Amino acid sequence: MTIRIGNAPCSWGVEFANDPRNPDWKSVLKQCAEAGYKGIELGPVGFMPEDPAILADALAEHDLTLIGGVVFRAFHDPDAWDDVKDGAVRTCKALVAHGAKHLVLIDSISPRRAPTAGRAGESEQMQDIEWAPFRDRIATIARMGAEEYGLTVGIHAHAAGFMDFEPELDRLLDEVPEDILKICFDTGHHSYAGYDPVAFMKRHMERISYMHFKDIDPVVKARAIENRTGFYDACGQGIFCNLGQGDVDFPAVRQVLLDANYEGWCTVEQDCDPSMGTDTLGDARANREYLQSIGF
Ligand SMILES: O=C1C[C@@H](O)[C@H](O)[C@@H](O)C1=O
Repeated sequence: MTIRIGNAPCSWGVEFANDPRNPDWKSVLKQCAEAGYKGIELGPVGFMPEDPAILADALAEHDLTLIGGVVFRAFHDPDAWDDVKDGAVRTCKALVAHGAKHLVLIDSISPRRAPTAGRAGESEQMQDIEWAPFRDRIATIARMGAEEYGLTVGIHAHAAGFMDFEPELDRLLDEVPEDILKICFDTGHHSYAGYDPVAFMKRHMERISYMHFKDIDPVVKARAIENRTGFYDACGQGIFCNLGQGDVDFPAVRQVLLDANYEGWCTVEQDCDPSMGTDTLGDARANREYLQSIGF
């Protein structure tokens, strides 16, 4: 079985393409390779050059494969549809240009859901009249990615968006065909939401096409949920700790992957605040070493 380990620009604090606090894209590729990774995600489209020739040269220079990319936009907001489509089309084009396989769809943070991140029982639920077009927007982009661009598309739950807790994830998976929508499973967001990542993986392994490896510090998580801390503030407080130091059971995650003969990329993500002087190279190295130490 071949499992390959990559990393993503959010481990260098890159959440939005135009954030002036972002590190230089070339330094992200350089550090990613220096830390021992062979693959990297695109990050928010526009962070890395959209001219394929420029990015191809830089990926080759660092012996990195482009794994995939995320569309982290407001699927929940009908008024943001043009922005969602723009992000999705540009991401698809960038992925195809570099032979990347995975398109990851994430509903971005909504002020309606941010205060109840980690509080499934209290969170506002969409009524059917809002849910149906929300689901259809996700399905439309999934169909485009799968059928027009030949990508493997995965839904990714994310704290503080409208696709976060198990019941809404299960509902979406029931209502959108599997041939266009699979799962990009993020261990850290699943724990943040209050569920057991390993149990979910065991139930859904046949639909999981791609993995994000994120760990979460249970003490910081409990405080963030208690205080209703915003997602980016929680990142600044270190909610996403080095792999192996949080509450995700990575040896068990590995065993589920092995049992399912999972093949392909698992991407490390340790979201951080780009202005806090985090030792991103050190963290990336430590995460790679930890994964190696448990057999990855
Ligand atoms: O996949 C992801 C993309 C990031 O930009 C996002 O905020 C992060 O938490 C994540 O899981």
